[in-house]
Amino acid sequence: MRILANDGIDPIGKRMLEEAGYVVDTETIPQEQLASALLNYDGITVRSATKVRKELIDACPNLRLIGRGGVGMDNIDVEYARSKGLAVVNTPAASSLSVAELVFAHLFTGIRFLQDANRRMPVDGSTQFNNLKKAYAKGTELSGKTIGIIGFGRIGRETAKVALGLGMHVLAYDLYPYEGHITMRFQGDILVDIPVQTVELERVITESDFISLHTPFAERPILDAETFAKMKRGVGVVNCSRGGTIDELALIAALDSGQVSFAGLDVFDNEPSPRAEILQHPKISLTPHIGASTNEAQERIGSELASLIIAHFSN
Ligand SMILES: O=C(O)[C@H](O)COP(=O)(O)O
Repeated sequence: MRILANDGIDPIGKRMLEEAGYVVDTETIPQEQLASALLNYDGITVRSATKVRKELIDACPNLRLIGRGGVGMDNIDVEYARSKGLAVVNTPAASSLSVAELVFAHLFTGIRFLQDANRRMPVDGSTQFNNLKKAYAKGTELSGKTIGIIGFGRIGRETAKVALGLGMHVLAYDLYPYEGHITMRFQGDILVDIPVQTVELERVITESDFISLHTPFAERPILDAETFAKMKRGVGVVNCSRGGTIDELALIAALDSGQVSFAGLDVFDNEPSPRAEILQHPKISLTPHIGASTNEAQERIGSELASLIIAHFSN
């Protein structure tokens, strides 16, 4: 049994597969050469870089499984693959905490202007130091503020936990309303249930001091000029979900007018080549789609993916 891990797989997952008798290749084959290369494989695993579209599936009749090491499957024609008898598996829970923590990396960056300070701190002790000190004099705290979470699935809930731990108020929205609790863990083994319930999207948009997106890829933006106009003036916006969920041009206009005070973006319209106005904007904190890129998340993803593959082929 041969598996091509085209976007890599954590060594733990690779070892699990090899111990179960699989041959695992981790060399990245360019997209345009995949159709011929995959003739020699029973399965392929990908992250978000490799696309597994209908044409590729049609060109690879030997392929029996597509594994997504991660959550979003917008780079895979899932329904088509399944209609052709392929198994398609992913690891929807393994990276939630890492993504949630990245949201707060962006939030802490935005409220204290770190994205701009990191670009502009002088190397020569010039007056620029004091000028920047003045420019960044109006930082804010997260504690006591309201975070709006749009999309209250696994990652949204993990984000809520971090927010609650920081003393924030949480307003959450999901297409599927939720009323229940989330369990917070303190000091290793102290568990506390916090009641939560989702509210109308309008409330999240209009009452939040910070808004974080946690939805799958959407054909149309969720945050656009109209929604930015309804937000509290000076709101901070973070997107660690998918490019396309924010209208980037409307975001730039809202940043320039002061309606949005800062944005933290891990995902972009045109990955891997985001537009220059986004990359150069002084009010945007940037990361290159690394929400799941922690050692811990990748270990969990790798081992879960290996287990799913082994379970599938042993049935
Ligand atoms: O959907 C996901 O799991 C995240 O966007 C991570 O994508 P990546 O595996 O390409 O880092």
